[in-house]
Amino acid sequence: MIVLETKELTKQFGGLTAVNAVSMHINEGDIVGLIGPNGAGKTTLVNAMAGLNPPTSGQVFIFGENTTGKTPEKMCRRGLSRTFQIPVPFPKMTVLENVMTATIFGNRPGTIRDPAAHSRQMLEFVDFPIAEDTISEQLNTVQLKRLDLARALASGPKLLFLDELASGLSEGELKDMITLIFKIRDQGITILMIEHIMQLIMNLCNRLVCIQFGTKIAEGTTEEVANDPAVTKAYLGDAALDCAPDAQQPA
Ligand SMILES: Nc1ncnc2c1ncn2[C@@H]1O[C@H](COP(=O)(O)OP(=O)(O)OP(=O)(O)O)[C@@H](O)[C@H]1O
Repeated sequence: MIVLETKELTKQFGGLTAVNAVSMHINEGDIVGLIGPNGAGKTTLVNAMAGLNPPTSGQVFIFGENTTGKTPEKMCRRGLSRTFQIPVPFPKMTVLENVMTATIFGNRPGTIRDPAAHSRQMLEFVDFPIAEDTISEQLNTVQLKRLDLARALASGPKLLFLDELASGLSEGELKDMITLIFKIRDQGITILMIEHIMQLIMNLCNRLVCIQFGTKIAEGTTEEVANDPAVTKAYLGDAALDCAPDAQQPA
């Protein structure tokens, strides 16, 4: 089943076309990697899908429903949740209070009988490493990312967008993150992740979409996209293709 589909999605900022007619889809149970060089338009595309920044044209379908231009709150009620490249929790609230805010406002009224217990479960699920009464402005990058993930999970999403969740993590922390993302997928949550770290992409994703200058240049299995010459060229330029073993064979 297709859980998310975009049709010719375009986002312009004044004269700049940051996302240019991107059509793509995500199947239920997928972990899809959205890749591309810096400034390619990945975050803009995700924001347009998630309702944070409505698209200029094109359409978004989530679970078959046309959700184009709907607000993040409405998307959340339809089962879409996300993390941010730079997490911004309420700084003066504790860790638990931040997750409780997401629990209370991310679920239909009355569906969670004990928001504090539900929020604690989320923190436990993401292996939050320090005390729940820590004030959020005191958290380091790793802790902020885990808090953001707990908040995203608190609304019980079926589809989760992760924006560079692993940036700034050490080798050991990366391995833990891979385990955690698989654990989330195994809860029946489909995942779209913007990611630059190849170790994560190759280990986790079953499909990839690559964009460059706002345009989709490849979509397919991880192996297909990783071996696509257009993708190599997008990351490394023409020199990469000139250096490829095939390019050095005599004609
Ligand atoms: N609010 C905005 N107003 C104007 N231009 C924007 C805005 N947001 C993004 N852009 C521009 O759109 C283009 C795509 O940016 P975007 O952040 O989506 O790329 P990205 O692929 O996510 O980059 P990175 O991997 O570096 O995070 C860039 O040229 C960026 O400067």
